[in-house]
Amino acid sequence: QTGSANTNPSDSADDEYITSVSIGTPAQVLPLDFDTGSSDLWVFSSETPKSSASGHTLYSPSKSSTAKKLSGSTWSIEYGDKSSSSGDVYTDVVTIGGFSVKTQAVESATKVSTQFVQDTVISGLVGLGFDVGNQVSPRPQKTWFSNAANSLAEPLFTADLRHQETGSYNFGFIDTSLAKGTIGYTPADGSEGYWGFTATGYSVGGAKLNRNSITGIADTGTTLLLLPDNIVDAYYNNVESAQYDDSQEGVVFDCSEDLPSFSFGVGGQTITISGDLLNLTPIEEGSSTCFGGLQSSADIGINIFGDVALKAALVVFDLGNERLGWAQK
Ligand SMILES: CC[C@H](C)[C@H](NC(=O)C[C@H](O)[C@H](CC1CCCCC1)NC(=O)CCNC(=O)[C@H](Cc1ccccc1)NC(=O)N1CCC(N)CC1)C(=O)NCc1cnc(C)nc1N
Repeated sequence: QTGSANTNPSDSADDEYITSVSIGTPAQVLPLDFDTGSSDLWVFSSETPKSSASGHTLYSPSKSSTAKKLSGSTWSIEYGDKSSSSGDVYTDVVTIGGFSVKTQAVESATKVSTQFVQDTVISGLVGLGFDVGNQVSPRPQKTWFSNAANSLAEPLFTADLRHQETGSYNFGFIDTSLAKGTIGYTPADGSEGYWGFTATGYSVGGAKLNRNSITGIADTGTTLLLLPDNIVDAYYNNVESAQYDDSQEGVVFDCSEDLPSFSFGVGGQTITISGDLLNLTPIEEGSSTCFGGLQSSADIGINIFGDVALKAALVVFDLGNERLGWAQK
């Protein structure tokens, strides 16, 4: 058995990617953000305060004949960008890309932070990280993918995120036609809940890869490519108008500049992110100053290969073999 779901950028900056998910009987369809950087499936619901819920699609467990309260269970989560949410837990059938998990923990939000209230394009997250990262207590719950893995043809899923076009999350199979290059595999470290891995080196503008390794996470829930200052500086030294903008909290440059590409080595392959993908968006509508897709990870404490990097590749999240595969697109 397999599953295949389309995913779409939420806005012109590819800030996040939206995938439709069916929950309950009859199906209630919600737009959710698939996040390999966390491990909770949570949704806006009939239990979310009305003032916070307006503009969002809601899950109503009372309208689902297959919903069951997981009594005594609660959840609370804080994300790297300081957003947060919390609530109680139901189990219900959750179908993604045609594949159904009958008894999936669906975490219902009774509280959401301002960022989620304002981000009306999504009604929650599907965590695709390792189960150890799940925040339900007293008994942590499994992710949708973890519940599905044993019934899928292969215990893996792929992410094919695209710039301003429809991409896909495929479960249980690898569609190699989505990639140009060979898939290079490298061990994945799931001990923190993330999909951790080590890139073997990097280069700017098509130069030969150096051998400075970079340890980080493959995170579909993070917009940017977040790397150490020395790498960020080496990149932007090639961008004449680049400067740090305090209000934007990042490096900006003239939108008219041709940006160099950025490459990293992984699993014996080289993944090259084109200059175009590294120009995220004008800092404001119509501005000629643009915000960089590569920014510093210095104040986070972890390097994050977010959507800017993932867009350049077909990425295989292989739970069965505890490895990550990367192929140039
Ligand atoms: C098992 C992991 C755990 C659940 C949790 N995981 C994460 O935080 C990583 C995860 O991938 C989360 C998933 C996000 C959460 C917000 C909603 C969208 C998904 N990623 C992040 O927090 C990375 C930083 N955030 C982002 O990358 C958000 C994502 C977003 C996009 C559009 C609209 C709203 C949000 N976007 C931006 O920051 N930008 C987009 C806009 C651009 N102009 C600036 C950059 C964690 O590490 N928590 C511990 C933790 C707690 N507190 C802090 C401060 N840091 C922490 N790491």
